[in-house]
This record gives sequence, structure tokens and C-alpha cells, in this order.
Amino acid sequence: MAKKKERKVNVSGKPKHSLDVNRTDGKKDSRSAATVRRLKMYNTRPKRDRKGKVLKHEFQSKELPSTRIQPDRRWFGNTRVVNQKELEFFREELQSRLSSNYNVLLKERKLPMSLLNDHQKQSRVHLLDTEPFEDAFGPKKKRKRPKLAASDYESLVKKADGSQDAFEEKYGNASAEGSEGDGLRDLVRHTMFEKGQSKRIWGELYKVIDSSDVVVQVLDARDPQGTRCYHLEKHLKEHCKHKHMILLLNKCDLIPAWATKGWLRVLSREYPTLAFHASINKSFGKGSLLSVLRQFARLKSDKQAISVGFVGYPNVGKSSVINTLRTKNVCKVAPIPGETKVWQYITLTKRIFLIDCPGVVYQSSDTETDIVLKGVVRVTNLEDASEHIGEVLKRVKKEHLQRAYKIKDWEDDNDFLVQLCKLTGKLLKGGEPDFMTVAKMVLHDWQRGKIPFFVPPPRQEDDVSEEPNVSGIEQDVVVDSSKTSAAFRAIANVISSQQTKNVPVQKDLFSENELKGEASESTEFPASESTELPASESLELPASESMELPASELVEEAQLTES
Ligand SMILES: Nc1nc2c(ncn2[C@@H]2O[C@H](COP(=O)(O)OP(=O)(O)OP(=O)(O)O)[C@@H](O)[C@H]2O)c(=O)[nH]1
Repeated sequence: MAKKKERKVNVSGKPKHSLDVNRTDGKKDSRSAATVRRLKMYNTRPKRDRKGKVLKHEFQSKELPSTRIQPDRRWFGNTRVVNQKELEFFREELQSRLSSNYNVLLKERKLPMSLLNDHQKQSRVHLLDTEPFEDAFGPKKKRKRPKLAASDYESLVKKADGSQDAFEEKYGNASAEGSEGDGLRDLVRHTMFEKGQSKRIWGELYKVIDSSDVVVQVLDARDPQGTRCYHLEKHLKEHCKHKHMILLLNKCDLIPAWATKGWLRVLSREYPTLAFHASINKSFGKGSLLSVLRQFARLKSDKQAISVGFVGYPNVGKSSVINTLRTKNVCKVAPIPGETKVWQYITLTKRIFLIDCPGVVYQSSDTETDIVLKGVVRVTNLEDASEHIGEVLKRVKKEHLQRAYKIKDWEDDNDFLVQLCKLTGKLLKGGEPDFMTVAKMVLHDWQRGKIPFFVPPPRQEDDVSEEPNVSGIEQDVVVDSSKTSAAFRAIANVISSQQTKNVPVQKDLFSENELKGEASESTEFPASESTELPASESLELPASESMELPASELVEEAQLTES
């Protein structure tokens, strides 16, 4: 009889089995209970009949034994399955938040954004990049027939022609007109008219945007839409969804209060908008802007400090706004455009940094005169200033010009300049009128706001319900904390309360009628918002506006100009 093989005895008494939790085996790390459980799981095999059909499996559902779960590694990953309804709801909700300028996604990375962009991926399939033509479309093609909007080649060509015509009608004519209108002049346009458009300036702008959490777009209250940079807004919307943008209507002292309020209503439908008058001693809107910035700092509580970038057209008063906030001349200010050359960091409080940016102009169809009148070009550099005077005479009311220059009447711009030369004694040799000097004088006055001019806000009889969307500042979809919603509510309150304040106006610029202006005609402004202020008070600050920064919050100013 063969001797029974003796089992090896574990002399040490320590278990050695690989699936034993207590195994130490002389190694540093023993297997954890979870690892052992997992390893055991791999050992379970289904029970099959002779033909190989699964009869029973440990992981099979007891209620529905014949159901099998499709194996997929995603079951074990960090993913969630949602049904179509939930997905649609998510898409709609997020899309509406994204399209509103009052909402910002604070933590975009925590959202499955790819669910929104799925269709975009599909619409850009570059078939021939991945497959040879023969495989995709050849006679022995391996793929299904693509879905074409046309049944045969002719109708496809017809459709393509039709859409080309439609495109040309929409854009072609515009470009043709543009090139006709400007003609050769465009080619010889002085580089001076491309101020604020250079690569260097745009580089500065992008540096400021990249470093900012909140972007304040400063607009000239006299022509807010004309000094808006839509390109920048689009860029922020598309590429920097987590950055907040607010509009600041600066120089509101140069337009009647009803116009300021009208613009506030119109613009705040798109972005949170505040009115501002930059002045170190007698400012307006400083308190409101400071509290809005503080709320933004609260919103970004995960950061030590927030940076606020001031961007906008040249000469709209970006540096002046920063000086007003600091109650100190920390940035260079000048009545000429292009004073700020490089970006500049200013410390406002321990939690808020301000960044001044050089004025930026986006290429548009503006004529040379438009560019001059927007204050982009330095008047002293103009070769022929008198050619822009016609437009000034068109835009400014006659009574203002009569009052400013003491000229009673004129036939055209030439006659106006001749009379002005005589009145001011600007004559060349032989008594010839010095058009150049007086034209520059008028343009200087225009740029500095000495001749009253403003673009009135669009009328809004249409909708009472379409009140400024300040209440639209709601809590974010993602960060749904009470702190966030409190901050947004506070910002909304500041913005709406500013619309009921008395806006200071330089009274001597306008006639009584203009100051009352549309306000008296309009039913939109309640009596409490009357723009009427005693002359002595015309530039006084409302009590709540005289908000100073607490001394403790002010830290040493640090001007870090670009090295
Ligand atoms: N009346 C009035 N003038 C203002 C106001 N804010 C600024 N200004 C004037 O506008 C001019 C331009 O101001 P800046 O602060 O240099 O403008 P900027 O936008 O920094 O200009 P760049 O350096 O070209 O970018 C100065 O003469 C200011 O005095 C305002 O609220 N009211």
C-alpha cells in the first residue's frame, strides 16, 4: 500500500494562505479584508449545464434570474447614470444659466459639461482624417450611407448655391459697401486711427483678463454702446465663464440724470451695471462699486484675494475710477487717450486688488470721425482736424454750440470755423483764418465734455415687465450655498438701489428742459427719483455714497508696473 502523502505542517503556526487576511508572510503589508474579498469574487464561477448555458451565478438577480448586467468598466468608475428626462432637464437648466450674464459657473470642472457639448463633437466629424476615401465613400465602402439633406447631386448643388447667395446677401453686400465707402482711403488710413488695436495693447488686455476674477468694463456714459467692446464680452462668455463682468457707466455727470437711469435700465438687462462719476473729492457710485466688489470677494472665499480688472476704450476714465476708489492718485490720469501704457496692479484692500489696463479698441466699421469723436485719438496728432467738425455740429444741439462759442448762426462747418477764428483771434498771416487751431480747440472741448453731447437711451414704453433684471442675479447652479445666494442678493440690491438715487449732473451744461428731459414725459421714473436737485447740490454726494474704506482694510499701495 502506497504511503499516504503527508501534508506539510505549518510549523510556525502562522497562516500562509494568500487569501488569509492575517497572513503576514514576512512581508511588510498584508492584504486588507477588502482586497481578499475582491480576490475571492474573481473565483466565483457560474454554474452551467452541459451545453454551457448559465444556470446560476452568485451575482445574478434573485428576482429576475435570467437578467444579466452588461459588463462595463464604467460601473466601477466615478460615473453616474441619468435618464433622458434628467439629462434634458440638466441641459436646459445649464444652458439657461450659461446664457444669462447674471450667472457665473464658479466650479465648472465639477459639472459634466461634455453632456452639453456632445452634439458639437458630432457635428465636426472629419471622416477623411481618419479613414481613406475608398473606405468611406468608394464602391467598396465599409460605412453606411451618410445622411445628406439632398436626394441627388443636382439638388445638393442647388442647395449649396442657395446658401451661398444667402450668405452673400447677408455679409457680401456689407463688405462691398464698406470697401466702396472707404475706398482707397482705408488703405492709406493713418496708423493713428488704429490706436488701441495693436497686438501689444491686446496682449496687455488678455494679461489683465487672465489675472482678473471680476472684469469691470468702463463705458463712457455719453455713448455707452459706442464704447462697448462686444468682442471682449463674447470672449469672456465663451472662454472665461467663471469670470464676472460688470459694466460701469463713467462720466455720468456729463449727461442728464434721466439718461443715466435709462441706460442703467437698458444695460442692466445684460450685465450688472452701475453709474459712476470719477472724482477724488466728489465722486458718485463709489460706495456701490465698493460693496459690489466686496460681495464678489465673498463669493470667491476660496481665494485669498480677488483681482478686479478695469478695461474699456481709451480715455473713458479707467484710471480715474481706480484713483477714486483709492481716494488717491495712484494711476496716471490725463485728458488724452493712451495715457496708460502697461497694466498696473493696485492694492485696494487686503482682499481686493485692482488692475488698470490700457484702453483697447476693437476693429469695427467706425469712420475716422467716429474714432476721433470717441476720444480714441489724440487731437494734437490730427493732420486735418477741421474735417471732423461737420459731425460735431450735427451731433451737438445748436443752442449748446451758441452758448459755448458765442456764435449766433452759421451756414455750414466752414462758416462756423471762420466765425470762430475771428472771435478767438486765431488768424494766420494776412488775416487768413487758422482752421486747424480752432478745429482742434473744438475737438478738445468735445473730448473733455465741455460741449454737452450724449446718446439718449432707447425708449422703453414697450415693457413694464422688462424691468432691469437685477433680481435675476441668483444663486449659482453649482454653488448653491446660502452664502453665495446672500452675496448675489446683496449685489442685486446695490444695483437696484443705485437706480433710485439722485445722480449728480453738471447743471451748467444743460438747459432746464433737457435736465427734466424725458423724465417728465416718461411714466417710468417715480417722483422720488426726480432728477431735480438744487443747483448747490448738483455735485453733492448722497450720504450713503460717501462710503470710505475702513482704515484697517487699506494696505500699503503696491504698484507693480510690468518689468
Ligand atoms: N467729467 C468727468 N470726467 C472724467 C470722469 N472720469 C474721468 N474723467 C476724465 O477723463 C479723462 C481720461 O481719464 P483717464 O482716467 O486717464 O482715462 P483712461 O481710461 O485711464 O485712459 P487711457 O489711459 O487712455 O486708457 C481725464 O481727463 C479725466 O479727468 C468723470 O466721471 N467725469
